[in-house]
Amino acid sequence: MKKPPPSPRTATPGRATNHQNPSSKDNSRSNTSFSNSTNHQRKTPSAFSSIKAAFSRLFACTGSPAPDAGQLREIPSISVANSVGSSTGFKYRRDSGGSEKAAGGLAGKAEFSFEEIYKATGNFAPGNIIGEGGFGVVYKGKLKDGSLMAVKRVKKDMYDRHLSKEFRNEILTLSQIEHLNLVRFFGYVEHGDERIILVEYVANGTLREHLDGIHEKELEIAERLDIAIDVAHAVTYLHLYTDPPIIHRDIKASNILITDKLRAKVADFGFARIAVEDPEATHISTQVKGTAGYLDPEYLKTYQLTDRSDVYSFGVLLVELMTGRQPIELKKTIKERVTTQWAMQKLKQGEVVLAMDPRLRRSPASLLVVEKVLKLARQCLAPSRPSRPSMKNCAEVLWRIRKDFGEKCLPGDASPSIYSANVFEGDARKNRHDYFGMEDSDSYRYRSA
Ligand SMILES: Nc1ncnc2c1ncn2[C@@H]1O[C@H](COP(=O)(O)OP(=O)(O)OP(=O)(O)O)[C@@H](O)[C@H]1O
Repeated sequence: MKKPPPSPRTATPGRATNHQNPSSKDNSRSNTSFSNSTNHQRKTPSAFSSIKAAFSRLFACTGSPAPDAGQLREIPSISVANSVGSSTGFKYRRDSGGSEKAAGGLAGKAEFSFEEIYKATGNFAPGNIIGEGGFGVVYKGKLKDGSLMAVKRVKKDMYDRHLSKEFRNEILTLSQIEHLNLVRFFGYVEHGDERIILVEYVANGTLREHLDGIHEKELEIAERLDIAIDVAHAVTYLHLYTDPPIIHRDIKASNILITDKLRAKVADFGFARIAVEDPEATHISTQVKGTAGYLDPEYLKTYQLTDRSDVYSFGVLLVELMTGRQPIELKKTIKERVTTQWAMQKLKQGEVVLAMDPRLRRSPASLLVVEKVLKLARQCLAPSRPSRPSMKNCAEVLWRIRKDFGEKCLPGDASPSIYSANVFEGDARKNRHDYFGMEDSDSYRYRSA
């Protein structure tokens, strides 16, 4: 396995790098975690030792129960993002320039007390709950100046048992990164058995919800392409532009948050791990973690994690985006249960139209996009890692697909049309000609090579 190229820029631990890809415009169902062996083959990076030590001290502070709001001003806490000593009240770095209103107000640097976090969430009022994941409950928080943030309150019992490492992991990772397509880390607070992470609030739900049709508007093919590109940018950034590189480890549709402008931000770095920092190392061996249906089979076999494991998960995500299906569809027949296998079969048989999400408008141009994206997915899903493209290559291929689509798509592609009618699978091949009024041609190939 080829090791990732050296980072062209260095992120100082505790400070986020600011890299935006110039092409960025916006400026059943299994959910199983795996846990097997732990065998770190890499050295602890010296650059991280000080911040790690700070975290160790920080996490050593335990024991006292959660405070009353009135006592909170007295709580010593720490600014993770600034990585400086503790102070009274909660201090965190707030970054400027968010395209979303939610983040827009968080400019400069400010100090907040724990009490303010309580206030921001209405004392963790159930009405402010926006979700729940493996780590705990997520609240929407509104600061006095109207800025919004997502407040992740880590489950106490989970923390007490074995998640402290995971939790530290998430914080370490989040504190280093800054990219338009990655959910921003605003800060962290801990006291007694409370562990809270503050991140950018992303207003429009998860990609999975959008693909499930929970939101008002269906995602069109162009929007899905943009989302795929945003994710590719975010993960390219993690692989190439953070130092040391970061492997996300849990790329999946429910970890992709969608903005009001229907652009994507990759979230949930709880499983992320600082990747290869030893120039001689080509992978790290670690606990097998992630979500069923997205896991690189080689990672499952060997416990060896590389950036190409993310590429595999990204391949699954591309299939999800094009088909609308979950990676594992327990209610489907055996043949269709594993969506990637089913979709790749359709691609091979030249029946891409059958794999295309029935919610998508059918047009020659949109069908061609589905075919090209599935072909890219096929490369990402290659069993052998060296055969998989890098995430940067994926982004480049997707740019070309988007460009071609922009040139080929007709006005009808962007407006309601008869093509929006659902295709019943059994009739799809026949209907294809009714929809397009033509046979397969060189310009619009339905059969894969
Ligand atoms: N930054 C955020 N902005 C808005 N909503 C969020 C944010 N982070 C999380 N959520 C909401 O909270 C839910 C739970 O998120 P969380 O990251 O804790 O877990 P998850 O990713 O869904 O599950 P898992 O723990 O298995 O990865 C998400 O599905 C989403 O609806």
